[in-house]
Amino acid sequence: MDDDLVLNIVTDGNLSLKSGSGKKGGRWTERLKVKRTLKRKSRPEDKPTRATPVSKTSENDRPSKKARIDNTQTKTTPDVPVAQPNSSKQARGAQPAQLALPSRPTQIISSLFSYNPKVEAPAPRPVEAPKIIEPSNAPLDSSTFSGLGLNPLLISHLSTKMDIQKPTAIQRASLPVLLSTLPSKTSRDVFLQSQTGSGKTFSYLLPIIQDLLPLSSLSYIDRSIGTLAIIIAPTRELAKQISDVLEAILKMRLRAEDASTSSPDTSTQLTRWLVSGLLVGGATRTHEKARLRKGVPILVSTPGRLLDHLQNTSSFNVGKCRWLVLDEADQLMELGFEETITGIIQGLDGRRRMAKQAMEEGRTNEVGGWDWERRRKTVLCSATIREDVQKLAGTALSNPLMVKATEVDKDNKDDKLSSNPEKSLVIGSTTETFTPPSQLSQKYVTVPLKLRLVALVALLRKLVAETQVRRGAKIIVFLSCTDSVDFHWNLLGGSAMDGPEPEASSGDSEDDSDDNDEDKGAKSTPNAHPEKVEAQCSLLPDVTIYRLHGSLPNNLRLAALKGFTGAQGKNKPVQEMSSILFCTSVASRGLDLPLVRAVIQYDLPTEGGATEYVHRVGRTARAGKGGEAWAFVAPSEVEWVKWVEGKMQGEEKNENSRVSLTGVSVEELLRSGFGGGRGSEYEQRATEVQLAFERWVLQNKENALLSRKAFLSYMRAYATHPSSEKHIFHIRNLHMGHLAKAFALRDAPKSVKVARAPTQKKHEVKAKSHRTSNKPKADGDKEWDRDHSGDAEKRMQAIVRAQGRLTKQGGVMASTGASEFQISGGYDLEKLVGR
Ligand SMILES: Nc1ncnc2c1ncn2[C@@H]1O[C@H](COP(=O)(O)OP(=O)(O)OP(=O)(O)O)[C@@H](O)[C@H]1O
Repeated sequence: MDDDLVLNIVTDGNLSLKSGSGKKGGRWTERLKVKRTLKRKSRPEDKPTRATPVSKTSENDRPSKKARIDNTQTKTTPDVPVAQPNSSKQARGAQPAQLALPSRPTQIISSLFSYNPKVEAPAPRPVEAPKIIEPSNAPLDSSTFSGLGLNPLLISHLSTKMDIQKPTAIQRASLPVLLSTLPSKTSRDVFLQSQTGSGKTFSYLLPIIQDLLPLSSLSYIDRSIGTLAIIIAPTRELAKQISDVLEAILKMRLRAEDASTSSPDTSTQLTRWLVSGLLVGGATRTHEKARLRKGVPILVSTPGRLLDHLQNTSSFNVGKCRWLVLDEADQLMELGFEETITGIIQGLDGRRRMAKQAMEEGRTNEVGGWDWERRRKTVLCSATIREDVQKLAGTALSNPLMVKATEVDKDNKDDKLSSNPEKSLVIGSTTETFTPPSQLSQKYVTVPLKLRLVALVALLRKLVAETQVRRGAKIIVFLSCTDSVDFHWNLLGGSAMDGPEPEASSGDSEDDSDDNDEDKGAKSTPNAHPEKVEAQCSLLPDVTIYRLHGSLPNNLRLAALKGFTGAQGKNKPVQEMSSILFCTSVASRGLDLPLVRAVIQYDLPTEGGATEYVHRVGRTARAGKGGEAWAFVAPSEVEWVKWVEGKMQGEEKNENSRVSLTGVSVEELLRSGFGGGRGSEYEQRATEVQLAFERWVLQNKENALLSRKAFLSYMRAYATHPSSEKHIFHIRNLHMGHLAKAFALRDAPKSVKVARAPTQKKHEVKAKSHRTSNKPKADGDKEWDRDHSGDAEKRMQAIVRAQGRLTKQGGVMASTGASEFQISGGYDLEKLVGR
C-alpha cells in the first residue's frame, strides 16, 4: 500500500489500526512513517475538524495543509452521510483491509468548509439614508422626439407600438445631428459614444428611416433601387437583434391615423418599399444572392459576409448607398475586422463610381434624378473610445463629429446644441473612462475556491427567489470558456439531490488512465446533449437554464437567446418566465436581452480587463431600468476590486460620482441561498448540494469527461490573463485541489499540459507543480490534450482575426475553422485561401 494513502485519509476514531500496523518490508524510513502516522491517528485531538481554517490570503499563501482527497477510498464527511460511489479502484478491492473500514463503509470527502484560506470580511457598509440615484441611461423627461425633429409617423409608432415615449440622452444628442438637413456636401460623419444600454440603436435607425421615408412618395421608387443603408455588426446575434428592431420600426403605419392632418409628411401617400434584410451567412449563397438581386433597401450584415457579396455578387446594387453604420466598433476591432471594413469601404466606393459612370454614359435603365453629389454618411457606434476604436474612426470616418450623451447633455441645458450642433462635439477625449450605468448595483463576493460551485447555486437561488414572487428573473452567468459553459449547464440540468448512485469512476483515478480509451468512452461526445440548449434544474424550480457560446451552431445560439428572453414561454407571459443563461463573453457586447435582472461574472474577464467587465454588466440596467452585477473573486484575487474600481473611476476624483463595488460575505450568500436556519445549517445544505454534484460527475464517464475538460480549459483560460494583470490573476495562486471541487471533482485532473504558445506553456508548467501527483501523464490525458488543445472561443477569435488580415493581404489560411464557429462560413475562408 502506498504510504500517501494512509497519510491522507481522514478516518473515524473507532477504526481499527491493527491491519495497517502490520506493514512489513520496505525501507526503515517508510516503516517509521507508517508507525508515526498510525500513532497520530489514534489521538482523537488530531482529527481534522471543520473549524480549522488556515489563514492568509496573499499571493503565495496556501493552506498549510491540503485536505487531500483520495478518490480511491470510501470516505465520510464530518456531518453528512454520503452515498457510496463505486470507484473502479474500490471495486477491485485494493484498499479495505489496510484501512480497516467500518462494516458499513461511508465515504470520506474533504469538507467544503475546512482548510479554506481566511477571507477578510467585507468592510461594513455605512448606514446612510438610501440615495436616490438618477439612472444615467434612462429616457429623459425634459425632451420629446417631436422637439428633436422626428417624423410624426415614427413618433406615433414608437409611442403606441414600441412603448418608447421620450428620447434617451444619446438620442437627444444625436438625432438633431443625424436628422440635420445640412447641405449634402458639408454633412459630416458621426462618432456616437455612450454607455451600455443607452439606446444607440434607435439613435442611428430612426434618422436612416426618416431620411429614406420621403422616397416612398415617389411612385417610381421600389426595391430595385438597391441598398441605400448598410449596418454592420460584429456578430450574428447582434446583427439579428438590430434587424429585428429595424423590422419592428418598419411595420409603422404609412398614413397618419388622422389623415386629415395638414402635415405634408403625413398626408402624402407612401408606398411600402422600404424593407430590411439580414446577411449573416448560414443561408445558402444562392438564396442570399436572389434576395440582393430583388433589392434590400436597408441591410444588416456581419462584415465578412458583406465583403464577400461586394466582391462576388454582381447583382448587389449598392452604388447609391447613403448610410453606413459600424455598430459595436470596439468589438469589430477586437475581432480583427479592421481590414475587412477597409475592404468594404473601398468596395462601396468602387460600386458607387461604377454606378455613377454607368448613369452618365446612359448604360443603365435606371431613372435619373438621383442626387449623386450627396456623400455617404458613416456612423460609428461604440461604448468606449479606446485607441483602436479611434484608429478605426480615423480610417472609416471623414471629418467626424463626436456625439456623446453627457457632454451634449450639459450643453442642452444651455440650449446651445440645436442652434450649433458642432459646438460641443469634440473627438479624441483622452481622459475617457468607461463606467456602467449609475443605477446599477455592483457587488462582489470573495469565495474560497472550494466553495465556488455551491456559492454560485446559492446566489442563483437567492436572485431567483427575490424576483420570482413578483415577476420572472433573468440572470446571465459569464464563464471563461465554452467547456466550462457546457459543464455547468449540463451539471445543473443533470444533477439531482436524490440522484442515482454512481456507476463508474470519475475518470480521474489511475485505473482509468490504464484503460483503453475507447472502452472508457474518452472518445465519446463530451457534451451530453449536443443538440440542446435548454435544461431544468431541481435546485432552481420553475427556472429554465440556457447556454450560449461560440462553438454552438448558429441555430442553437439563436434558439438559446430566444428561449432566454422568454419568447418561447408557453403558459406564462414573457415577463414572468425565469431563466438563466450560462455564456462566454460572446454575449457581452451589444446584446439587448430584455428584463435581465442580474449579471454574474463567475469568472472574471480574461481579456478586455475593466472594459469587458463594464460591457458584461451592461447587459442589465438598460434604458434606465435597475439591475445587479455580481463578481466572484477568489481570495488571491481580492486586489481586483480596487483595480477595477480605479479603472472605472479614471481620473475623476469627484466623491459623488464614485464607482464602487459592495462586498458581500460568502457566509451571507450561502445563508440566503440555502435557507438561513440556525448556526451553520447552511453548511450542511451546501455540502449536500456539493455531494449531489460530485455524484453526478461520478455517475458516468461522459459527465466525468465534461468536468475534467472544463477544469482544464478553465486553467488555460486563466493563464491568458494579460501580464499587466498577473499580479492579480496568476495561475500559481490557484490551489488545484480546491479548484477541482468547483468542478465537482474529488481531485484535480492529472494534466494541464497542452502544446500551446510559449508564454502559456510557462504558466502551464507552473500549474503542473501544484498537481497532486507527479506521476507521468496518463494516455487518456495525452489523447485529450491533442484533441482539445485549444479553447474554442480563443480559436474562434484567432480565425476571425486571421480572416480579417487575409481579406486584405491574400495570405494563406492553414485551417478552415469558420464553419466550426459559424462566424462567416467556411466558404469565405476557402475563397481567401484560393486567392
Ligand atoms: N427612448 C427610449 N425609451 C425607452 N427605452 C429605450 C429608448 N431607447 C432605447 N430603449 C431601449 O433600451 C434598450 C437598450 O438600447 P440599445 O440596445 O440600443 O442600447 P445600446 O446603447 O446599443 O447598448 P450597448 O452599448 O450595450 O449595445 C433597448 O431595449 C431599447 O428598446
